[in-house]
Amino acid sequence: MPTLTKIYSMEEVAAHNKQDDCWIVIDGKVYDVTSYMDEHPGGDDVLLAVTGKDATDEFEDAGHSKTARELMEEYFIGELDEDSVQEIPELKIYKKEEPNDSVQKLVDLTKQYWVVPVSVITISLAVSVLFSRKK
Ligand code: HEM
Repeated sequence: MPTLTKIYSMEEVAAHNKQDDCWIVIDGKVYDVTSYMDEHPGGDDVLLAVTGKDATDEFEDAGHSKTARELMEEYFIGELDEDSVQEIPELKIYKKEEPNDSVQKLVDLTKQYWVVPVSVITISLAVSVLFSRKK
């Protein structure tokens, strides 16, 4: 006969965040560690600190032994409703709108070599003045 696993929302789990009533979530599974608080070799404060969120990373970072992982099963009470976990929206990187590349290059070149067009215009004006005087 299939066993019925209880599903809890993160909101429900988060409500158990006290010394005498503490639930934690590791790898999508919910554990009621209330009776383990005083015995936990890592201390009760670390367990309290991870209530209301997924503690998988913290649990793995502590490098728990095989024995610890087996012990966990004693405190398993159900699974987390993944849909209830509010994802932190990824930070959107707003890229500054770059103006059209070739237009920008032309503008840069003009700024850099402004002497060229100014000289061309001056010379053409001088030549046209000279020619008009000769006539
Ligand atoms: C049901 C959940 C948990 C169980 C059954 C458990 C069990 C244990 C056990 C048996 C140890 C001794 C070392 C070992 O055998 O690996 C330990 C150490 C430790 N645990 Fe946990 N743990 C649980 C959850 C957590 C969580 C969620 C955290 C972090 C937020 C944590 C942090 C630590 C730390 C930092 C140590 C190292 C203590 C030391 O050696 O100074 N544990 N845990």
